[in-house]
Amino acid sequence: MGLVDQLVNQPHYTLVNQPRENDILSHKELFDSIPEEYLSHKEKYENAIRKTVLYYRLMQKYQNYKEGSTILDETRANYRNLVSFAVFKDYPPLMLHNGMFIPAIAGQGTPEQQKHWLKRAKNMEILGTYAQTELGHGTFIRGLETTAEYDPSTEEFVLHSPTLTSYKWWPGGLGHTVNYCVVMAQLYIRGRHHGMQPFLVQLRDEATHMPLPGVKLGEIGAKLGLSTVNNGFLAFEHHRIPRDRMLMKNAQVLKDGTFVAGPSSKLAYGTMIYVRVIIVNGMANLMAKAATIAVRYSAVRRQSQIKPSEPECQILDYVTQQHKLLICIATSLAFSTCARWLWDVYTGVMGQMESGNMDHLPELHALACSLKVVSTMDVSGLVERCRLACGGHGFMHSSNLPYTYGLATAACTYEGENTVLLLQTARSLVKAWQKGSKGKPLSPTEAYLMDKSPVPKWENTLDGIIAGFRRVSAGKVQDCVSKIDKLVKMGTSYEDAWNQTSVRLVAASEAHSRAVILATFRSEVSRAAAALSPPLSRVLHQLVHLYCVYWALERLGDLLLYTSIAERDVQELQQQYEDLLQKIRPNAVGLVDAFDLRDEILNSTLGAYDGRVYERLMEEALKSPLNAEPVNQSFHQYLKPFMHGKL
Ligand SMILES: CCCCCCCCC/C=C/C(=O)SCCNC(=O)CCNC(=O)[C@H](O)C(C)(C)COP(=O)(O)OP(=O)(O)OC[C@H]1O[C@@H](n2cnc3c(N)ncnc32)[C@H](O)[C@@H]1OP(=O)(O)O
Ligand SMILES: Cc1cc2nc3c(=O)[nH]c(=O)nc-3n(C[C@H](O)[C@H](O)[C@H](O)COP(=O)(O)OP(=O)(O)OC[C@H]3O[C@@H](n4cnc5c(N)ncnc54)[C@H](O)[C@@H]3O)c2cc1C
Repeated sequence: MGLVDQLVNQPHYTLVNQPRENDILSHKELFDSIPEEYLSHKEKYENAIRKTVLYYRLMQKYQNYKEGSTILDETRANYRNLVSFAVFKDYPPLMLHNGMFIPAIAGQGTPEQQKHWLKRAKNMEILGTYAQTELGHGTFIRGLETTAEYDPSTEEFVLHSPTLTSYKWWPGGLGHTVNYCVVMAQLYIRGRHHGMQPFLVQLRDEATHMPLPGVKLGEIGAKLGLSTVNNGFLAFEHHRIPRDRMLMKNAQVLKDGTFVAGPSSKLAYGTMIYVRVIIVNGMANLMAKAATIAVRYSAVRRQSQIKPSEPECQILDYVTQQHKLLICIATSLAFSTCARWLWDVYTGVMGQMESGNMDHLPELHALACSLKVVSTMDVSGLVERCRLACGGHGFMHSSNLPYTYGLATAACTYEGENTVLLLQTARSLVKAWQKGSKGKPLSPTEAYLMDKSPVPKWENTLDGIIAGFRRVSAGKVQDCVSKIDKLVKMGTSYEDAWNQTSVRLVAASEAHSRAVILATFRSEVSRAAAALSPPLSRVLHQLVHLYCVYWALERLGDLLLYTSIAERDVQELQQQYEDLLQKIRPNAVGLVDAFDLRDEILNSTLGAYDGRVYERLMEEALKSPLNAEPVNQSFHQYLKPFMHGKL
């Protein structure tokens, strides 16, 4: 069990008989004879489907969930299942089936609807996705155009895409893979609008897989990454579905067309919260993968000399390389720790909501937004840093760093574009500030905003740094509130004042997120480390220390503005940081080995456990179809006539 799991694994998340990696990875037919980079767009998809079917059969065979685990535990576990990285460098075409289709039914369906549809979905009798985004709208959900008009005379909904911009656009698996879908559409009854509601819609005939009448489907084309996810488009032409296909856990439509509103219109957005929570853990996995590849390669690669009299050194001995990479190890640990903490918050709030208590939903939404943003932003930046730290070989697909970057950077956009989500958290912070200023109690993660004590003397300790980030966040929020108030007093509308302050609001939101992450990482490691051996506990505390000092140095401007940190403190922090690099360097390879990622999962010429980098690079190069013959036909067809002036 890897370091991450040792540190923060909680029994009720552990899968009984977690898919035994050896069993699954022993099925060699799961793996590509030639690298998929050399397949066509269409072949890549077809190959991904071939592997998907094999992979899911094996998962069903070996995966046996612990009694009492919920469907959300199970789908989340699927995302923790790293074995899929061995089979798919990009995510599989059924990523959305587990990632959103099943969770949407679980979160939005009535018990009867869950009973019927979850069984079929879990058994892969039907395959689905989640279609919300349209060609014309992704962020502004209330602006989505797909309509669902209720017809009480037939007790049906009529789904329609009135414009080109209303075409559903992006959903994974939608192009050619799934035959069902949860569609988010604007509900109308007798001309009256009742907001966005989820509808479970059959798209293709279950026997022939042909699109049903009134359903137009296709694939949206080549992308930066996720080339086998089969993102597609969908349009309805007055397509009728039975009334019981609206997922009615929250809001209902009765036979006669009476609309029964749910406790909150925002509950229809619930699937997005779930996925944002999942993404944090997914980012930790991607960071562990990239860090393992880059650190191991940096231990194998020798280049130049530190002293002329000595042989070429491991590039990991360059302090600049340690600066680039050791934070990556700490970051993976920070986000896997925070992901499990956030999952506990999520399941707690879901439990309260089952009994009608919605009080903590806004805080959960704000936390899910901020951790989704910071984990995707940091990890996509650091995966790219890992690639750059490996020189030219990092640029090879066979290193698996470019693919890993594609997976990480996509998450900065999907499930809520990062700026938009930071503004959502900012909305919660400003409301908390206004609430706290009236003496009302704040949620646990926002309570520090009301700390009105004088700014203390700066301390170069973990407590001092975490307190400093809280001061920065509170100071930024206060500045935003003051600017907005000032603009409104000058006659600006609140909305315009908000927009004019939005750059600062995004910064305040990020500062809050970092304060939450530092504090959570530190407290969770302290809690878990008590049960670990002293040497391991020491190394983990060094990683927490490195992470906190790194971010203090990265955000010095803010600390200088809002805390009493002085020049001498900064010099000392920089020295602390460099000392920590030196302390952690001897354990760097051991730490990434402790992520426990097998070679098949790393899928990388640079990161393999045996360190045979050059042999693997050559083996992969020889798989290029171009190397099948010494002279390519284009020489005779084009080059030769050209060079002889005949073309
Ligand atoms: C690696 C592993 C791979 C895991 C697998 C991952 C696969 C992922 C594939 C990708 C799938 C997708 O992208 S699916 C599509 C994802 N799309 C999005 O995320 C769209 C992002 N946009 C939005 O969420 C919305 O438009 C948002 C920005 C919040 C604005 O919505 P509205 O205009 O309706 O709301 P506003 O007018 O701003 O008012 C906001 C109020 O609503 C509340 N609110 C807003 N969203 C809420 C929510 N989800 N739950 C609760 N409450 C919410 C706020 O707290 C505010 O409350 P008050 O302050 O009290 O009023
Ligand atoms: C790989 C991938 C997979 C996806 N899978 C799915 C899926 O399975 N199902 C699904 O429904 N969707 C999916 N999406 C769509 C995704 O949810 C949207 O791309 C995302 O919500 C952003 O919406 P948009 O692309 O329309 O950008 P827009 O909303 O048009 O935003 C464009 C830019 O405008 C700015 N902006 C927009 N609104 C604001 C604002 N309020 N304040 C400040 N700036 C703003 C931001 O800079 C933003 O980047 C996927 C997207 C990707 C990239």
